[in-house]
Amino acid sequence: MADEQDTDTLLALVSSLTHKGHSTEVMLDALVQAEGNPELASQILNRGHPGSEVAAGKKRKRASDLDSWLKGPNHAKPVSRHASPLSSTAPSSDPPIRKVNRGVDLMAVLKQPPPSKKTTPRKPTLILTNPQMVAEHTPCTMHLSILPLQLASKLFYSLEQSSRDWQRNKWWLFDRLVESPHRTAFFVRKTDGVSDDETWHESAQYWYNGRKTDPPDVFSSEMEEACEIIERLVTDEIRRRPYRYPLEWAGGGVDSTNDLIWRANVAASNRYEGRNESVGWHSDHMTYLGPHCTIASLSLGTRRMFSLRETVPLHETEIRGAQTFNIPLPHNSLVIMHASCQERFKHSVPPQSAMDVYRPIHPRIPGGPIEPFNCRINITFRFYRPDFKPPSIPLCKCGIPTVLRPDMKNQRDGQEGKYWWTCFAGAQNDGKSCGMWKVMDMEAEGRGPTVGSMQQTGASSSSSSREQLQNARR
Ligand SMILES: O=C(O)CCC(=O)C(=O)O
Ligand SMILES: [Fe+2]
Repeated sequence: MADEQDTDTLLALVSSLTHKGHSTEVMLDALVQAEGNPELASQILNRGHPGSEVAAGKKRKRASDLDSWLKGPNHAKPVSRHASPLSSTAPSSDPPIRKVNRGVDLMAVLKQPPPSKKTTPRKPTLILTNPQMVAEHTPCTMHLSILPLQLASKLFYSLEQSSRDWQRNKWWLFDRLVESPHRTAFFVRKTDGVSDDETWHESAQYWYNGRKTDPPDVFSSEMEEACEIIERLVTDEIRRRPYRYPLEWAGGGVDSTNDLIWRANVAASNRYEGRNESVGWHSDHMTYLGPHCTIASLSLGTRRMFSLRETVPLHETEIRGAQTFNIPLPHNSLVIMHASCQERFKHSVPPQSAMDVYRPIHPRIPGGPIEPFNCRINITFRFYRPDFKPPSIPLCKCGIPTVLRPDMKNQRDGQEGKYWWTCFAGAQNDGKSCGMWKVMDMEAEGRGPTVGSMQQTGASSSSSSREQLQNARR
């Protein structure tokens, strides 16, 4: 399920570390400067607190600093090395405070040496308006008008009705209980049609912040119908991909009668009301999905922007910067987040300044009026892997199942990256966590079969090579 904590967690962290309330925009700016480090961001903001010189979220007045410099030592004030808290230069962990006195060469002061850390210029956000652009720039594919129109309308109407009661996800952030800015629900499929192993029913009970819930609702008949269409489309797309990752699931379903290589057995759904409801930057937890999962997200209702941003690995940050891609998703469109998307990119549905009203082409009741809607409902169809079923998930010292996260900053072509089992208690346990952190070891933990293990045993005809992967990477 979604790791909704990333942006929201960072914001809440910054907020709890700063002396006074700052607007989200100001905190986000500080986080961008601090390259996502909440401690640094709070230092930047706290320097604007009484007793310091840099106004939080405001440009420092250069004139008064020069004035104090000209007035000499008695009037000198500590001046940050960084021109402004809004500058694109990331501060070091403890930004040096320097005093500038009369007698110092003015030019020497103004011509500060460039910061030692090279920063790559930020690339402008790109709007990907068609499937070709999405495939070219991201590890996703976009598919328009994918369900028969009548089915898309029926599914929208039934979910629009039931989602009015969906809950907002709640989790603990230190001493605060925070709530998702959208409503959410989880569904489980009655049977995958391939085997009678329904272990994902148990996994599905842990969808809510790793806490055991009552069994979730099962797919409605419309969801089932949509899911079957989506499975075939995803399977075709996976077949067309130039590369499959070694840790991808290669078990049940491969040789099934329909020759499906991708199946869904659960679905997470969100309702975004109006233009302000959103989901922050995150990559989806892999606890039950495993590494290199494929997730198919169906959009219904109003068109909203889906944003993707790559987490540039540390070894590449000096040569290239991250870029944000915005994909407008209309009613009845599907985005497939292919293998490696969760490892390399974060995604979000940001608040918007404007939004189109959605008018279905079919009335809710035959012959009735067509009402306008301002909500978007998305369904992410997912496959909970049998080799990641609940008894196999390590428990942390708090005694609850850990969460599997990719080491996004150290990915190497999506092959050599590590995955960590981390304590998730903080989200549900009054914000207290044991801080457990353990590297996942597929072999030692007895997981698989994977695409890689099948290739090793010659069970799969597809070949792999680093070269092939590098050509395939987008
Ligand atoms: O609404 C969307 O398109 C994205 C939802 C999402 O990221 C999630 O459920 O994990
Ligand atoms: Fe997500």
